[in-house]
Amino acid sequence: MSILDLKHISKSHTLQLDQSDCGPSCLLSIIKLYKGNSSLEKIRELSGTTKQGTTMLGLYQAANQLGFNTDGCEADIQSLIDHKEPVILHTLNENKLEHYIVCYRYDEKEGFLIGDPAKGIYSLSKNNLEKLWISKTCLTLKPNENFITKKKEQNKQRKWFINLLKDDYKLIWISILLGIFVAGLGLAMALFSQKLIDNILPSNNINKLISGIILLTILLFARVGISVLRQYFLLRQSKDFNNRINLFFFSSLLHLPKSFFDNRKTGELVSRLNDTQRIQNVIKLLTSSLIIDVLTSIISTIFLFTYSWKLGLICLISIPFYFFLIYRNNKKILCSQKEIMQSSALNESNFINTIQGISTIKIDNKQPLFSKLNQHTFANYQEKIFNLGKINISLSWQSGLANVVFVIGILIYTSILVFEKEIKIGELMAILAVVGSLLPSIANLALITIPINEAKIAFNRMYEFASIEKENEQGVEIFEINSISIQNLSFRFAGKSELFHNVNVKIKKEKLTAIVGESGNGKSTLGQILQRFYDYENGNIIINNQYDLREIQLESYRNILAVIPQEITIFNGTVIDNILVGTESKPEEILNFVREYGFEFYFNQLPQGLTTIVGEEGINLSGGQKQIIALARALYKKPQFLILDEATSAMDRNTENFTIHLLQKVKSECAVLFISHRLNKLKNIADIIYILENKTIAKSGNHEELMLTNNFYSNYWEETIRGK
Ligand SMILES: Nc1ncnc2c1ncn2[C@@H]1O[C@H](COP(=O)(O)OP(=O)(O)OP(=O)(O)O)[C@@H](O)[C@H]1O
Repeated sequence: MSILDLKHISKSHTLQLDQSDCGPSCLLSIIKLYKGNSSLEKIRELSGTTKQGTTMLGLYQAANQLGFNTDGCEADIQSLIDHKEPVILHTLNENKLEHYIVCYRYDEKEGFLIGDPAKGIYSLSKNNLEKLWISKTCLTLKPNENFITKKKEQNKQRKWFINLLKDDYKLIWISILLGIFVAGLGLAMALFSQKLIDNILPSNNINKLISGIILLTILLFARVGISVLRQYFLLRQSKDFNNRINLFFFSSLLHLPKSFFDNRKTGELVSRLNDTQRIQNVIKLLTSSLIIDVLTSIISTIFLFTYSWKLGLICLISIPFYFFLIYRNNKKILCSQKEIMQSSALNESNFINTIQGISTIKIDNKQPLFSKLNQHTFANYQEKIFNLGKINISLSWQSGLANVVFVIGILIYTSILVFEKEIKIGELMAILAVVGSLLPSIANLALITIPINEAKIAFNRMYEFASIEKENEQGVEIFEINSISIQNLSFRFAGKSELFHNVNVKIKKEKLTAIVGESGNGKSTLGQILQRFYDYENGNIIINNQYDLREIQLESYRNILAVIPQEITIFNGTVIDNILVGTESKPEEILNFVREYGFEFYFNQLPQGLTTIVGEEGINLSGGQKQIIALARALYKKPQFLILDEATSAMDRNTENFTIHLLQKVKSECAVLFISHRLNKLKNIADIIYILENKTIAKSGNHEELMLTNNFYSNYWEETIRGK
């Protein structure tokens, strides 16, 4: 079947969930058309989609990252006809709003076959398309060797999962083996009751009765023992698996690039921790009750066949019926489970957001608004649970009804067989006992798709983590930094316009380099690029006149880099814990450091000095105190390169002077990059000041040099002096 077949196009076409989603939906439709796999969420992230929508550039970047050779161009109707592959068109809809659509193909009779994410598939004549496609801009896409098809991805997923389970194989096999015994022994009672009624009781043989009861007791005890042993093995497997998957999840998470965290809600990340539990629950279910249910169904059906082939046949016929019942609802269940997970993440995220913003909420008296918001998101979450519950209830009454009909049918049929003396009463009892255990087993087997689906969603969400490219950690080891030369650097966030271009900055050891400029013009981002949080588009960052920053081994680079960011994180623990952050150190070493660098004065003001518990579980610190701890943390590393991003913004004058003094002292051992608004302090400490203005470095020089011309820095001084 050609990929441009109408049936395939209709199947792969994706409708938008939100007005802003039209661009990502078009791209997703084309990915599916080429038998690939992605999600709106991922495309939104890669394309930098916001509530305002997606830029053509954003779509272009996302398509490139998803394995397409992409070209953004202007075209006309004729070239669209000549281009034989699907294209994304930038149009204006009937409300004159910007909108993306897919143009799949052209045919003389039908016109253009259009995939509209807001409406679906339809045809448009040349004239009508001309009216919509005013900008004449479009995006051509052709999958390249990096394009991953759904099949390839599923293979990778399978391998990943098998790898995760590898260590559990032994325990799982033992549990299955024990399960076979448990299922087999389950029939012992039915068989014994038949023998009891048909043979032992009529024969009045007391010895037979006693030995039968003893044998049954042994079998039942053995069953209990084996069940317990099995439960223990499964429990152990569950503990090991949970530990392993949690470790995997956490270590994967910590190695993901910073941009991954920029676009995700904390609640969503927290809810992913529960995914490990969901997967584990299903593994437990599969290796415990599923295997018993399968075996019970097989053994019971064989058992029934041995009594009467008609009975066996009735059972065999009933099995597909149960499965059909569940299969019919499968899609609904899957959607419902997905919705529950999404609204649970939203709910958690809303809760965390509210707690974090409690001061603002209180000061603006916004409690009613946030209560309402919480009520709304929680009610939405409960509604989704309710919806799944309704599907489950509907399934359970349907299967319950089928059970009753089935049991009554078997009862009538076996009673007739007894009347006709084809089977004995004991056999009837045994058949009813076996059917009694067979039906719940079949129902369980059919219902197993529900938790399996749930685990499948959880598994896909977890695999998303595993498949995201980690930070590139390989490269040349580095132990010293003498110079950093930023050359013609250009950068943009995904789908956004350029934040800066052609930036040139030289940072040297023993020098303090300052970067100043208006708020929001990218100073912190430049600092973060130097921390290797973001990759850059064009230009180079050359370390020690030798290596590009991207060629350097990440761990060795970050070992010699220290940063005091704008937002300081204080971990739960003592002040010492917060300075060391896990670095092994002797108490006298840290005491000497504190004394030598003059931090003693500040830490002695805390109730228990260096051993004061801080962070969420300890005392509240002022902004200035946090900055002092962050400064101590950074300097204790004895860095080769120190970045300070508004690191003194919350400090009082004396503390700021102390910090400036310290910086003058430490700069003899490292290169310092100082990003600040506090221009007055730079006069005495900055060796060179760069002014970031209009997306590039507008001017640079020391205080005296900058004061000679009219610029952002000299204007500040003019105003201050005039203000005095
Ligand atoms: N992860 C991100 N994704 C998209 N845009 C971002 C991201 N981080 C920052 N920005 C945007 O980049 C621009 C520059 O931000 P940045 O924090 O670098 O400015 P700044 O010059 O340091 O500002 P300030 O002086 O106020 O700290 C801002 O418009 C900001 O909204």
